[in-house]
Parts: sequence; C-alpha cells; structure tokens
Amino acid sequence: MLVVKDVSLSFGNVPVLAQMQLQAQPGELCVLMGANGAGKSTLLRTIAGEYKHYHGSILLNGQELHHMPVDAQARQRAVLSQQLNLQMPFTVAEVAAMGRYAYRAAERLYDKEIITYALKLLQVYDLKDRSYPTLSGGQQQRVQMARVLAQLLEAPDLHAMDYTGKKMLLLDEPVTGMDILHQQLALQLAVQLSRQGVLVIAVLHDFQLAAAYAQHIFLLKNGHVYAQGPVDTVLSPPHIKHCFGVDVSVLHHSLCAYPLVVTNTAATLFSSSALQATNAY
Ligand SMILES: Nc1ncnc2c1ncn2[C@@H]1O[C@H](COP(=O)(O)OP(=O)(O)OP(=O)(O)O)[C@@H](O)[C@H]1O
Repeated sequence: MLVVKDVSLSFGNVPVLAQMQLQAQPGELCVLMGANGAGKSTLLRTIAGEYKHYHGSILLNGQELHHMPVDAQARQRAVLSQQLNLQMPFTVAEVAAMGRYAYRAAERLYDKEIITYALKLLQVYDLKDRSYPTLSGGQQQRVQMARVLAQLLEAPDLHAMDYTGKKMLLLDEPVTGMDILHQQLALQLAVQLSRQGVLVIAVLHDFQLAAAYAQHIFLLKNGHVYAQGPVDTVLSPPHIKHCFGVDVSVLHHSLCAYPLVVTNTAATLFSSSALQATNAY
C-alpha cells in the first residue's frame, strides 16, 4: 500500500505540491488526471524517489520512502517517465535489458527469457536488433513499456506470480504516441499487472481511456487532490469544468461499459479577450 500524507514540494519558492493526500493499493489501477501543470508528473517523480526535498510522509508498505536504500527502491518499482530522450544508439533489446540492471546476479538467471517475453508482449520483438533512436515515437514508447515490464517481472509469464506488497509501477502518460490498438494493449497490461498485485499508478490525459481502465481516479488541481474515487464519481461535468475549464457532457450508451465524456465548447474557447492578448505581440 502507498500512503502519501501531507506532501508538499516547492521548486525554489514556487509551491508545486500542496499538502497532497493519496492512498493507493495493489489490485486497483489508479489514474492521475488534471490540467497541464497540475502537478501529476511531479507527484509521480516524488513517489519514484526522484525528488527528495519534499515535506510530509510517503509510506510504501509501511516504510518511509526516505529511509529505503536506493537499490531496494529500484528493485521494487519501475518508472516510465514522460519525454524520455535516449539518443545513444542502443538496440531495442539493450533498452529492454536496462530494466534488469537493478537486480543482483542471483536474481538475473531468467533475464533473457523475461526480456524476450516483455518484447513479445509489447509487440516489438521483431524490432529487437533495431537502433532505438531510429524507431517511431509510438514504437519507442512500446519499447519503454517492455523495459518497465522486464524490470517488474520475476518470471517470463505475466500470470505466474503474485507481486502483492512487492512491486510498484509508475507510468507517466504511457500511451503517448501509441496507436489505438497499442493504447489498449498497454492499459490492459497495466490492469493485468494490478490484478497480479502490482501497485499501478498512471497519468492519463484521455478521459475515455481513464473511464475504461481506471478503478480509482485522482483529479489534481494546483498541486492537491481536488476529487478522488471511482470513475462515475470523479468524471462529472462540474469536476471537469472546475479542473480543466471545459464544459462537457457525460453520456451513457448501452454498448459501452463506461461513461463517455464529450466536450461541448470547442468554438467558445477562443474568447475575444484571449485574441486581444495575442494581438498585442
Ligand atoms: N524541475 C522543476 N523546476 C521548476 N519547476 C518545475 C519543475 N518540474 C515541474 N515544475 C513546475 O511544476 C508545475 C507542475 O509540473 P508537472 O510537470 O508536475 O505538471 P503536470 O500536471 O504533469 O503537467 P502536464 O500535464 O503538462 O504534464 C509546473 O508549473 C512546472 O512548471
């Protein structure tokens, strides 16, 4: 279980996270949503141990993150960051293999099988000898998903182990650049991992994907959690208006198991005052 309690974090004197409260448990796909700059990536990076200058408490399975050795953290959690810019000419197989670096020699007996399995699951095995920087954006993202999967798995079979209390997966906009098929694949994989006991937290911008796959949504605004709970409760027109400034309708359709969020106001976003401000340049 992950407990984020009263976490605040500033860059210089600019507060970015303000008394953040969040609890996430294995078995649920938790999704962070919110407008640009709301603090989603910063929260994820703080939980990942990247930012250490926070105030408050982050407990992972009862242990304060501050007190956990870095190598122990790396064996417990895998992170897919936003905008990974890897320019070195590593092959696809080498990038996926980076997921295994955190483990000790005795834990790396099945490295090859796990890496092959992860590449096949993300449908990038055929690209394994290609130079990573030459791949398309969506292909690179699938390779990164394969890397984090390789980091999490302890056997070359998604269904073989129970990871409850042992593993955490942090995904920052994991489906960026992926086509519709691979978006579904990546999020079904995240759901399956959560069923295997992995604590999964993902940042998503797409309401339809969040509605289809999230069990619990945290809606962030100005560095704190504005609303949280199941999809039906959180993705309401007033919440979305408050956090994104957009009027939406939430529709239900007999052929769709989740609510559909549709925007009403595309034409009215270009207000005359905004245009006047632009004209000033
Ligand atoms: N290293 C940093 N130094 C200074 N300011 C930062 C840093 N990282 C983030 N910020 C600021 O913190 C705020 C929150 O950024 P963050 O990346 O967490 O937002 P986000 O909700 O993930 O947004 P997006 O949807 O655009 O990815 C922004 O105003 C950003 O400019």
